[in-house]
This record gives sequence, C-alpha cells and structure tokens, in this order.
Amino acid sequence: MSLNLDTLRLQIDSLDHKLINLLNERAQVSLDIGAAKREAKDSQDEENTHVYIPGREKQVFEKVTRLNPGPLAADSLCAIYREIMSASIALQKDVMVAYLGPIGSFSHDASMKRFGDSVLYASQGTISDVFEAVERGRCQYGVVPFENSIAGSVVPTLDKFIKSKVKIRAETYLPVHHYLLSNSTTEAVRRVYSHPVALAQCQTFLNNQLKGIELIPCASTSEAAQLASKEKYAAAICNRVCAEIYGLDILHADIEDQQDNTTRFFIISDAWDAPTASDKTLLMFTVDHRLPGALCDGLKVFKDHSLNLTKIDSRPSLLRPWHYVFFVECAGVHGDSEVMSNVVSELGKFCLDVKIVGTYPDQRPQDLN
Ligand SMILES: O=C(O)C(=O)C[C@]1(C(=O)O)C=C[C@@H](O)C=C1
Repeated sequence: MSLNLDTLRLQIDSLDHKLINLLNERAQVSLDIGAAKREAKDSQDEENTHVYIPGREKQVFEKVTRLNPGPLAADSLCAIYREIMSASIALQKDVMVAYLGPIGSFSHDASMKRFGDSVLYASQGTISDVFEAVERGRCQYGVVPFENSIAGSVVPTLDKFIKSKVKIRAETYLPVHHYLLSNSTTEAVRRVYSHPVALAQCQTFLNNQLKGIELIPCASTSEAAQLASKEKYAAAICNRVCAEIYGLDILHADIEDQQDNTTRFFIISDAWDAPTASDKTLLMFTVDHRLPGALCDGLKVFKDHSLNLTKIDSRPSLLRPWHYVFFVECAGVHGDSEVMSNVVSELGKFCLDVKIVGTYPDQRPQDLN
C-alpha cells in the first residue's frame, strides 16, 4: 500500500475535528462538575469546595495508562491529560499556585508538572512566603519541597509546618538533575551560588572539580542562576532550564551525587481531600524528654494500629530547650479515618500538640514502593 501524504493529512484533519468536539464535550462536563461543587459548597459540604482533586487526577492518570493501546507512549498520553485537566481546572475557577521562584526553580518545575499550563502561578521569594500566600488566601495552592533523596528533609518547610495552619493536600516526586551553569569557564569560576539543599546534593562534584571555591547559599536554585548571570566569574548549580532563561552556558551536566536523585514536594492548601484507595498521613507531636521512653511509647501507638511508617523526623520545638516536635508519616490510612482519630487521641494522652499536618493520595513512584 502506497502512503499518500495528502490523504494521511486529510485523515488527521478528520480525527482532529472529532477530538476537538470530544474535548469540548469533556470540558462541558467539567463545567457541570464545577457547578455541582459550588452547590455542595452552599450546602456546607467542605470536601467538595475545591477544584483541584488530587485523588481523582490520580485515578484519571491510572485509567488512561491502563486503557492506552499505543502507539502513544504512556508518558506522552499522561502529559496530554495533564493539560486537559489543567484546562478543566481553569474552566471551573481561576486557580493561583504559589511556588518558590523565580522561574526555572525545581519548585516551578514540580508545580508545572502538577498543575499544567492553564492555571496561574505566583513566584515567591522564600518557602515561608509560599506558606503565607496560601494562609492569607492570595493563592489556593502552594508547592513546597519537603525532602530530597540525597540531602534529606528541607528544614524551612518542616519548621513552617510547626507554626502554620495550612494542610497538605497532595504530594509529588520530581527527578532532580543538577547543572553547573556560568558565563565563565570551570577554571575561572571563583564562586558558586545555589540553594543549600542543592549544594548538599553535589558534594562529590564540588570536592572533585571546584575544591576550595566559595559556595554561596541562595533562597532558590533559580535565584542562584539569576545572580550568576550578572557576574563574570560566578556559576550556579541549578536546573537545566535556567541556561536558557538566564542566558548561561552549561559547564557540567548531571552533577548530583546519585543519578536517581529525587525531591518530594507537598501541595499545600486550606484543606485536605476525601479518602482514596491509598492515602498517606503526616502527623506532628511534641514529646517531653524528661518522660522516659516517651518517643518509644508514641511510636508504639502506630505499631498497635498496624500502621507502616514511611518517614520520621524531628525538629526543636522552640518552646523550651530539648523539647522536640516529631513528624511521623504513615501509609495506608486517611486523616479522617477512625484509626487516625484513635491514634490522635492515644498520642494525646502523653504527647503535646498532636496535629495531623495533612493527608494525601500516595504518589510514590513504583520503584520507591
Ligand atoms: O472530577 C473533578 O472533580 C473535576 O473537577 C474534573 C477533573 C478532570 O478534568 O478530570 C478536573 C480537575 C480535578 O483536579 C480532577 C478532575
């Protein structure tokens, strides 16, 4: 059979026609969903007042992956659906997402991959500003880095959770590859700008290639790129996209200590969502170090309820010296469940300030499970 370009393009035209009509039919249903959510809001059904429903999006992505007969790659189809649902969100409501900027940061990347092109974004100077934008209602959602697979927890985010009322609504994992960008050569570089967590991920490279060079911590990796672009002998460790955005050359690629380097981000908001088939919950509580075995007793509560812990960390409470706030994340349980309400009340018998920080669909990539 001979392939005629004109005939094939006519086929594509006809399919596009059908696709456009189908996409608009879907968009109309989304508008109806928006109206149903507003009705639910009037009847005080808190769970249904949000436009962004992470559990439903997870279901849609799983469904399109399952139904995909090919030849489209699953990732390509999911990227298309990301934009379909982004447009769907924008039809229902103007949504503003706060992220740690300026553009080109890994937080920006994570936000775009989570919310797509059709929502509005508000760049913030610090992680604390992202929390504030959500707390004050200037943005419905915020994206904050929580932990990195090499460098560990992002301390400013943990500390903000201690003070803030915002809730975690979703999680997302971003593979992170670092680049050394500069307008200079590696030999001439005198200082390197980056976020402290990013510097911690590139220790081997820095020791081998730039030993003794001044390292300057910045509020974000993209701010580092911005600063480096204004100096003659400076470089930045940041995302590849910053090369184009800030007009810098790539000196070295993939300089992170481990190639499977991943950062987990939280999507924060004023409320979490309804249970899904597989949720995780992050709790916070304070223990008094003078009570022997207090932490052990706290952790036993989770064991007694057969809960699998996926993360544990602590920070000074700042109320009194040697009082610690513990963060414990458990899998397979939603924050509104009876199990969780029993855990909270049992912890409350010997721990202070027990609080559920958030509950969200489990988005761990398959290979991390
Ligand atoms: O199901 C909903 O609640 C919708 O608003 C629809 C929809 C979609 O387009 O499929 C859009 C946004 C949500 O985050 C999840 C799903």
